[in-house]
Amino acid sequence: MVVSNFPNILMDPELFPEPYGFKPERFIVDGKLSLPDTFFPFGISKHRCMGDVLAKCNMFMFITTMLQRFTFLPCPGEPLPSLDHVDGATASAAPFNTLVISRM
Ligand code: HEM
Repeated sequence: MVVSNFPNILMDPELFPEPYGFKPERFIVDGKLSLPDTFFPFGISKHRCMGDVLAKCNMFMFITTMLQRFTFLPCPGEPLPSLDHVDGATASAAPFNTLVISRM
């Protein structure tokens, strides 16, 4: 079985300068969304993800709901979460603590 190394491609600083920076403007050209050919988090070609639309809808609903209802802050006295990831079938964030405050 061949498994592509998506995290290394998508975090390649030659393709995406400052890959760990939150820079939505990297995907905006002349005020419009513009995704380069090297951006393919859902794969390419025959085996491209079948669940991309469902995944994006779920992530939008989950993240917006969480941000509407809670404020997320660093834990006092603790360093910011590491940018390391845990390898797996899909990469995930390394475990970290956060202070969650209800906004309701
Ligand atoms: C953020 C969430 C997701 C990401 C980042 C993701 C990413 C990917 C990637 C990169 C591939 C291609 C793997 C390859 O090249 O061999 C893939 C394939 C696939 N994904 Fe997803 N996926 C996500 C969510 C989902 C969901 C929610 C479903 C189904 C409900 C799904 C179903 C599939 C299937 C069936 C394939 C295999 C397609 C094939 O081999 O023909 N994925 N996904």
